[in-house]
Amino acid sequence: MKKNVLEHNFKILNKDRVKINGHKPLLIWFTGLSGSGKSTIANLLEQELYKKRIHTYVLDGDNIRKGINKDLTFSPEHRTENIRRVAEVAHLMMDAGLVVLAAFISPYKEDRIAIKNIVKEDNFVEVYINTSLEECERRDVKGLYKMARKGEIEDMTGISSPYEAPEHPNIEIKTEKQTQQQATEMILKYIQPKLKI
Ligand SMILES: Nc1ncnc2c1ncn2[C@@H]1O[C@H](COP(=O)(O)OS(=O)(=O)O)[C@@H](OP(=O)(O)O)[C@H]1O
Ligand SMILES: Nc1ncnc2c1ncn2[C@@H]1O[C@H](COP(=O)(O)OP(=O)(O)O)[C@@H](O)[C@H]1O
Repeated sequence: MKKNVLEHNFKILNKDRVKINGHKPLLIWFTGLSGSGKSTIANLLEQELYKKRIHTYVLDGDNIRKGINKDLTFSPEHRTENIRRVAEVAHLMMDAGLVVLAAFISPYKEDRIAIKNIVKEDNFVEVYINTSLEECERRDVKGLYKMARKGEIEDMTGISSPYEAPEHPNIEIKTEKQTQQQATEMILKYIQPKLKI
């Protein structure tokens, strides 16, 4: 705690919010290359959780890099800061009782370990969306790989910036072998016991 910053003793605690929500909070963290399928699977999973009346929120590039993190680039230092801030935001949302789905390339192992330290390992599920660079480049959802190959954008993950694959993710999805629906089912099965009060 910073000097002279004192915590107020609020009466409503996380356990009280958990009671009215009817489920525990959780952070489901999707990591993988651009175009691997993070947003697609997070979107499907959120719809399934919604049907089960689970309180969710998705954090991804759109609501983070256009807002709170619009000052950040794709340099290694800024990616680290991006992930740190997202982890802190997710932590607050979890304190509010939500199941947070975070979809970020998050290419550095150390940064992903730091997330675990912020939110506590028990509340953290790392989902590695393992799609080969060749396949991501073939999909090229946003045309970024083409631009990177032409040298029009720098620090492109997989081309001119590294991606450190997780060695022991909680869940690994291989989108070249599994459908989006199979991936969603697999994650649901894994997280359901963790949501029980
Ligand atoms: N240079 C470069 N490298 C990688 N990605 C780039 C780059 N420039 C723009 N984009 C777009 O930004 C999205 C990735 O942002 P993230 O916040 O997830 O990146 S990171 O976790 O900080 O590495 C990523 O979104 P996704 O495709 O959904 O992963 C891209 O659309
Ligand atoms: N099994 C699969 N799982 C997820 N996405 C898939 C799969 N097969 C094909 N795709 C396609 O790959 C693309 C992934 O894009 P997106 O979800 O935006 O990736 P990311 O968020 O990782 O950048 C989408 O066009 C999606 O339809």
